[in-house]
Amino acid sequence: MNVEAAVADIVIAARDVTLSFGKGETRTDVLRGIDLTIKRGESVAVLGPSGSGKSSLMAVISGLERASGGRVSVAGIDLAGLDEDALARARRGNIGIVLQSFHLLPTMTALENVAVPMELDGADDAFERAKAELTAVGLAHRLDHYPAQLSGGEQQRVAIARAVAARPQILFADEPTGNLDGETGAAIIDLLFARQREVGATLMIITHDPSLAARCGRVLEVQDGRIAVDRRA
Ligand SMILES: Nc1ncnc2c1ncn2[C@@H]1O[C@H](COP(=O)(O)OP(=O)(O)OP(=O)(O)O)[C@@H](O)[C@H]1O
Repeated sequence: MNVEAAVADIVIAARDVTLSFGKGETRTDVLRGIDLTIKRGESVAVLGPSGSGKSSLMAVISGLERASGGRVSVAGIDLAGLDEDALARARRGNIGIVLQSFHLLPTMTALENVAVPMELDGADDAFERAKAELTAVGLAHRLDHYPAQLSGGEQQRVAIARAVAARPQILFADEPTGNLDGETGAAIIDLLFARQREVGATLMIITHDPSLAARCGRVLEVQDGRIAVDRRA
């Protein structure tokens, strides 16, 4: 493979990334020098103790949070050079994110929560696709419910449907099965991997579940703001 092709294959590159909150005595160093390269199509599990920095790492490399130091580039774009609008544009359509708090819009139904972002992106068939995706996560009977009328696990599935509906090239999921029973969780994970394969997307999943980590091609272990283990299956 030539050098240009090898570089084009890298979707996420982090170099000496740090993240700190507060100043002086109250300063907390959450990420303490992250070096990470992730290639197109990789599936990466992120493990580590509570509070070790997993969600923060995902926030920084998905552009939700700005790094305090170091460099992050996604799909060849240096995130430090983008203002908030440009960051949001870069994320839309290219990156799907499922967070622990699902960030559904309370005034929109399940169907609208999934369809409207695609419609804003110019998709003509946004509502059909949203309906199909909600059906795939087992929510065909909840299309017109508002988030407050849905259980935690149902809200989680709406968030997953929203993240995958546009077939993004990069999918981030923070404990995507945290609120789901074993059987539903397994079905949702199957769906995430299926969507990943369809477009050859890159998948990064934060999990405490060893069996889910075992399905990923690569496992990172975060400890105290650093990547302590980086192993491929
Ligand atoms: N805005 C903030 N201000 C101060 N400290 C923060 C802030 N956000 C996160 N932290 C701290 O950063 C540390 C890492 O948090 P993070 O959510 O990344 O951990 P995690 O590994 O994802 O944990 P969990 O498995 O419990 O979700 C925690 O100690 C947390 O208190």
